[in-house]
Amino acid sequence: MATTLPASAVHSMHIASSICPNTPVGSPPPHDSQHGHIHQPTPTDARKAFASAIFLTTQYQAYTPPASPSSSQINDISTTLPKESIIPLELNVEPPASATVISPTVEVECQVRARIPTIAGGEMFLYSYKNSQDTKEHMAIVYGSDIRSRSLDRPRPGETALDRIVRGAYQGDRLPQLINDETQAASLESISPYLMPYAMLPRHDLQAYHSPPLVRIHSECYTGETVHSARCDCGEQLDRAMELMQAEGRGIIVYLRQEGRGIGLTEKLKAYNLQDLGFDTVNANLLLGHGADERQYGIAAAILRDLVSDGSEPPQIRLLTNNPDKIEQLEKHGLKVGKRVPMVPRSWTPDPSGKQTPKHKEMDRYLEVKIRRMRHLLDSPVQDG
Ligand SMILES: Nc1nc2c(ncn2[C@@H]2O[C@H](COP(=O)(O)OP(=O)(O)OP(=O)(O)O)[C@@H](O)[C@H]2O)c(=O)[nH]1
Repeated sequence: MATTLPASAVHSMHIASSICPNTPVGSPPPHDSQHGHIHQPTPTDARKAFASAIFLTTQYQAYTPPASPSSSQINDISTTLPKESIIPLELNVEPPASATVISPTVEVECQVRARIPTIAGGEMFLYSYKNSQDTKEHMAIVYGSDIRSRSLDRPRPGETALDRIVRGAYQGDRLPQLINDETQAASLESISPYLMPYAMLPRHDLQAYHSPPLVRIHSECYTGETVHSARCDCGEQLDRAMELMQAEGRGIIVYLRQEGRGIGLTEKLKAYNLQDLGFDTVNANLLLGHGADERQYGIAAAILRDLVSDGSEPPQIRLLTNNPDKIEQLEKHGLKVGKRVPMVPRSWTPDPSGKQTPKHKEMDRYLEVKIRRMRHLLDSPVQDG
């Protein structure tokens, strides 16, 4: 049965049409008569179109989405609704090549480092940083004793030898077990060999290294790393980076607190609900009024400079990534990415023992969108699903 739409609904469809030029809805996208060009879609347009579509959906079809739609149900949503009353689930809003504004140079200072023995064997050092741009505790996970923070080792006014020990600014990889009896405190004499004066500490000159260190710049993902979500590959990427660095015996993971590509956990969870309606990861962000990717890498660049350079040469690194935005931003911040080391999803290749990690439809869809819409440098064996 044909449905006659009111004028306001037709106007809404024009907005949707301007956002999704591949999905005809009856008339061309609005033309800006004042400036004589086709109106470019923005996150605001995307929100308006979304609101209009929801309006149309509720007006012309009493439809309640299932509580927890599975991937197959997501596809079903678009077939059970009359074509003219739904927003296209694929809004081909082109995300900008890089939505990020490069901020002026950031100052960082390492507050503390501590040795972390790992369950997998071996150990690494965790460095906690403060910076001049935000109030978050960004971190570096460091493998290898030849990589040290200059700002950590720098003496602080008025600090005692114990202060230096407590913030991890001691020489070497580990402190000796000095306190066997809890009532007996370590004497300054016994710890002084670990407090080499700053001038005598080894120089952090990258040129002295045999090869540029392997580096990953990782953005926080509570869902992928802590609750093992299969919506994204973040958890396995962090594990993989740690495995590779452990095997090489050195490397740096800069762990940035930019959850949800910079929009925060709460907003990312909202985006997941939109993704359950069928919107992809880029459009879900845009519909919430965010950029596709709001991350900046100035703090990461400053942390890397602190760890691998004495300031005389642009620090050279090998970067574990598929994301060209990271490479471009780091180079704008004065780092040299000598080599990109790709991150191949575990389920795309068998492990050395020939075992295949099971595929997750939602993760593959996420990866496919990163390739198609976020310029990620991966050869995709993924089919649209
Ligand atoms: N907004 C949003 N953020 C997501 C989503 N899935 C993962 N993230 C966040 O994306 C960030 C990781 O980004 P990715 O695009 O997976 O990877 P990348 O760091 O850009 O690129 P690689 O270096 O190749 O791994 C983390 O901050 C995650 O919390 C999602 O669906 N929506």
